[in-house]
Amino acid sequence: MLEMGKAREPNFLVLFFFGLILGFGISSEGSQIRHYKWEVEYMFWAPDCNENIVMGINGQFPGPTIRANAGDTVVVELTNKLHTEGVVIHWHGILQRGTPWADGTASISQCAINPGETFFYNFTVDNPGTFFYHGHLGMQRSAGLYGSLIVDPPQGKKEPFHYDGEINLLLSDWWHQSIHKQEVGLSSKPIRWIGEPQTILLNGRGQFDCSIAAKYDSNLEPCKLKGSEPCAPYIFHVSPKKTYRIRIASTTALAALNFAIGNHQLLVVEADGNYVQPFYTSDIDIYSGESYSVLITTDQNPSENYWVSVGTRARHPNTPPGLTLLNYLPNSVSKLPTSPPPETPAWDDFDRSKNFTYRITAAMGSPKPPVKFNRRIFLLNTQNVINGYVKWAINDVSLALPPTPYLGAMKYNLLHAFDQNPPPEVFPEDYDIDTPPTNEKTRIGNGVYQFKIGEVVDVILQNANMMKENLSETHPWHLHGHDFWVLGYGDGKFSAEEESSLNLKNPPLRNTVVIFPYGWTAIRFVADNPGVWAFHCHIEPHLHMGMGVVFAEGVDKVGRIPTKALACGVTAKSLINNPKNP
Ligand SMILES: O=C1O[C@H]([C@@H](O)CO)C(O)=C1O
Repeated sequence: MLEMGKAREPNFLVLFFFGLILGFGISSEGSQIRHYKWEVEYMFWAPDCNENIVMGINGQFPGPTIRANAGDTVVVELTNKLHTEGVVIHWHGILQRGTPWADGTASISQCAINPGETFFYNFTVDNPGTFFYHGHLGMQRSAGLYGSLIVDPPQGKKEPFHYDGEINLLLSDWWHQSIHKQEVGLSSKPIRWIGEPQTILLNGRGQFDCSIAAKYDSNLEPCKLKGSEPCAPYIFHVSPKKTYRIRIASTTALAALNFAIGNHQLLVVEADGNYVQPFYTSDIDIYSGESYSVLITTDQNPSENYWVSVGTRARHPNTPPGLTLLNYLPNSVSKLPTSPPPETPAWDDFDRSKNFTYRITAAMGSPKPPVKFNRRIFLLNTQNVINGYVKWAINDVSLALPPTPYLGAMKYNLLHAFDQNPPPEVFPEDYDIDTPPTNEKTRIGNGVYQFKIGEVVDVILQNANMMKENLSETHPWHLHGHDFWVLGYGDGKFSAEEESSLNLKNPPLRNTVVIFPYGWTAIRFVADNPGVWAFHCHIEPHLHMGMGVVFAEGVDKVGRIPTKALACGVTAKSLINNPKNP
């Protein structure tokens, strides 16, 4: 029988039948099928030592780690055990070539899976890298529906850098208020903003009301932890004189984080599943939706342990840093470092943040962008008030997803499923990004930006002042179904003069990119992946308030979409198979 949550060796007879049932063949030579059987449910858990409910998978929080080799097929047989909510899971950073229906975006790639139903996610993992997965319906990611997805190079191939050991770190932020209360607050008049998170979680573990670093600060309450509690820190155990790869991914709902290890330099080698030109840094900023790999060398005094500190930046902080220890074996973990945890750089030192972000370039030999674009769209993000509700809008359209998923609606030409007028590709040239928006034309919408297959698309993301005077926030934008080249960033409004400053030489390939306050970010991608793809701010409440757009390309080239992605239940299946006589 299948073992819950674990990858198993392929059994060819079973695979053959799976192939028949699911319409996929036995993997080509060397690659494997990684089969997981998951149940999603709410469960009592104390991620930060305070009991609450979290969305767990197979009784675990965070969910089980998926580990595969590039070229493998991942099959996740997902059963929704929630009592009254649908669910979907998005495989963040996986391109879903040929399987756009497996992207796990409710209302875009599939119907939400109803309670009691099982959906088969079946996709290939193309590229090695550090990825993760998470819920993509309402604010279920904030409820704890996430886990790691690590792709190793194809079997027999090596990473382009050496390391002796690996540590995997999934970062998240945690609120004590339920997501239901948060969602209602965001859609109330007046808005009840969710505020800053109570706790930063490292691999689902944090400490509220106490600190493991209380010994340096008499205002802090020391934690009394045995080590076996769900909120006890996840310790990084290392041996001296070795090199470790630390994989760091952020699935935060809101927080922009900064990661540092006392006394240790970080060599950045990977970002969002792409190799970067290695560079040393004392700390990294990591925004929601991003991932990095850093190498560290354990060359410090071997009789000490060192702090791992994850603090918040970019927003006025109200959350203590998440902490754990880099434990040099065989030292006891109870031996605390001689000095306090590294201090997180000032939250509003945006020059420092830009300095870090601008240093990221593609590793030598990485694919280069096409030198010319076919189409360039400008996306201005503004915070707005629509009928008294606070929303976010892109070019004056605040995204409200339709009940019918776009992918099926577009494939079958169901024109009434969503607004057939494409949203605006530009914003008024004289728009003043330094003052609060006027809101005259802002509306709710669900139109789609449609690209020709193979089109080279530039997107210029333009930030602006929000409703409050003198305030513009940082937003990490995530694109589904593609990696894009980050051609450049700048302050103020993008103008034609910036063209020559764009980097076509070694721009990093990523799936998430940040847009700084009052600034712009330019990206380029090739619309060569038939499907319908979300492009949105990865801050969960911001997407919930409309901060996203929908891209589509070559939907006529999409193969058979599984019935369950188009509609639900047995009635849907029989109506689809035999519409006249179900
Ligand atoms: O979208 C947001 O809303 C709040 C605030 O602007 C309204 O209360 C905030 O900080 C956001 O990022």
